[in-house]
Amino acid sequence: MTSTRAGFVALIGEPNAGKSTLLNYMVGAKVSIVTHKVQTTRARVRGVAMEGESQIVFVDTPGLFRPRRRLDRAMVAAAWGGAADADLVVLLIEAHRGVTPGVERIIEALTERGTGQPVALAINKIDRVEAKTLLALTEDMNARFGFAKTFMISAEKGYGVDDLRQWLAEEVPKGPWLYPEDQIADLPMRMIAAEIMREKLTLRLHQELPYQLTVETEAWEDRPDGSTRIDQLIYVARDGHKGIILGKGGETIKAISQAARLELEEFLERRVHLFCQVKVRPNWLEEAERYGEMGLDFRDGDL
Ligand SMILES: Nc1nc2c(ncn2[C@@H]2O[C@H](COP(=O)(O)OP(=O)(O)OP(=O)(O)O)[C@@H](O)[C@H]2O)c(=O)[nH]1
Repeated sequence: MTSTRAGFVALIGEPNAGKSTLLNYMVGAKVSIVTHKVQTTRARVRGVAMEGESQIVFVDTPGLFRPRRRLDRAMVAAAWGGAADADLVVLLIEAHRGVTPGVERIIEALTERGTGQPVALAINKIDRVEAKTLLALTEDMNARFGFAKTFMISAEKGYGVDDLRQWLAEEVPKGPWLYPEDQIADLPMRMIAAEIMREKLTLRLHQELPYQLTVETEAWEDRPDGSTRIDQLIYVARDGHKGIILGKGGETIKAISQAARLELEEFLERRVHLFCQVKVRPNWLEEAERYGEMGLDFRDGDL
């Protein structure tokens, strides 16, 4: 008999609703910049929170915006895919903005999907409105959709967030933890390291190029001498891109990885040995496999 619980929670909402802020508060570590590497087939893991015997795994829903390109379309589908595969869904809205057209669209989509997993409503930024506005909004939202529960929170100030986390902990299914405890600590670090490298590449290179690359942290080793060895892979679409990243005599990649290393050292407060390799994966943007690794379902791009 196990008393542990574990499950996936999809946090959905319009851009700027406060998803990252809420996540940071609940996970208790800065993981908002995490955008890479995938731990489930459909959605990327953004953070893992422990509450008592429950493990709450937050999956990414990369904003519900208007799809432009193929990758964007796949990302929107993944946002819903993440929600579809999750055990629980939390819809985050902004108290002072109320029921915006964007919120209406999300409610429509939730309604269209028919009966699914429980959806909780979290009204965020309550510090910005008066109580009576809040009550009216709660009533209005609950008349529009059958939310399992409504929370009034301030992700920034932490109001109500513990209640939400507690509820999630009680609602995720019974079962063994999805991540061993020692991996939970490592996971955000690997992702943050990849994100820092990606940021340095973006800063240094032509605008269009960073969009077509992905960074993965392959290995992480905390050494007995107090330093850390990090191995990363940078995947690009074309040979030409590899050349641009490497630069003349490898100068560009050297400068980029030095910038990434310095930031990592500051972040980790320890010496870092950073090794990165650039690999060409022709048409990785179109490759189902790589979409899979990013947590995106390639077929969704054709929608
Ligand atoms: N006043 C107030 N501001 C908040 C609260 N929670 C978040 N914010 C602010 O709202 C803004 C957006 O927050 P984010 O957490 O970045 O929002 P997000 O939903 O992750 O946004 P995207 O990444 O664009 O999807 C930030 O400036 C936060 O500081 C809150 O409870 N009260």
